[in-house]
Amino acid sequence: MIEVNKLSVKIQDKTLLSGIDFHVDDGNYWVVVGPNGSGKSTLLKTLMGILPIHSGQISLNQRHINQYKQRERAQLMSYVPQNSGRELPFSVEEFLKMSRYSYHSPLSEWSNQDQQAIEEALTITDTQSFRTRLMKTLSGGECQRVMIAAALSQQTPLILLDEPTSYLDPHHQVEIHQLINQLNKTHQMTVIEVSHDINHAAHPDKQVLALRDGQVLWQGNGPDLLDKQRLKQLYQQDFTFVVHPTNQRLFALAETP
Ligand SMILES: Nc1ncnc2c1ncn2[C@@H]1O[C@H](COP(=O)(O)OP(=O)(O)OP(=O)(O)O)[C@@H](O)[C@H]1O
Repeated sequence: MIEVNKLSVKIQDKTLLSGIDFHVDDGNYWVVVGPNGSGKSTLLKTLMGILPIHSGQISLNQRHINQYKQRERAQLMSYVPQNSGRELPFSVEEFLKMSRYSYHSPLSEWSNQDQQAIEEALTITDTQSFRTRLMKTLSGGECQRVMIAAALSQQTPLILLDEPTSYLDPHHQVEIHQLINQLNKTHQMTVIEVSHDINHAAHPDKQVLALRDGQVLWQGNGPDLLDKQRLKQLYQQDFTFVVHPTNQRLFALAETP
């Protein structure tokens, strides 16, 4: 579905990404990990066409990403950016309606299918009760769920999420991860998620792209991330490993001095 070859991204002579190679197959769930400032958000923004490619190439369904019109791209990829939404001068429902723009021409009318798409998105993110609220009045976690609802309203086969659970309480973190898993497993939605949660990334159903200093340090199957040397190299931090008492999976705990 996505093929990234020798990608490099520069802003004002500063290299943010270089030599990035990876490919995402239909139905994959990739988690992008790495220390602060390693280029994770830059990678998502470049995949979305928000930041320009300096060299190398990104193909989506075997077609260069720059050959897609904005509207075509919005029917294929949705994006949940980090920490955003509360600056928008709209109600939740107005915002969700806007996320359907790629299915409309200037003269087309709001359809039952459009309404159904936003109702489903409101239901599965448990945000129905916010529909008339202004975005700027939502809490951080409420806003994050609405941003996910907006992405789901787009009904795309691929979703990119930048730390989608960073503002959520433990209950909503679990719910949102269950939701993303379900979209991936049941609806075969392809997922690329940026996360700082290495135990989440290390799940057997996930693949991991580990970035450091704008380069790929390692990529592979989720569970293989939990390697002492690898994590030390990635985060300059020592970890201890424990076996989870109920599911027997390995978990990493950051060591404290
Ligand atoms: N528009 C910009 N101009 C200059 N530098 C930028 C710009 N955007 C990002 N950077 C820099 O590029 C590097 C990578 O940023 P990016 O946001 O991709 O990191 P990240 O891995 O997502 O970090 P975090 O985990 O802190 O969210 C950082 O050093 C950042 O300061």
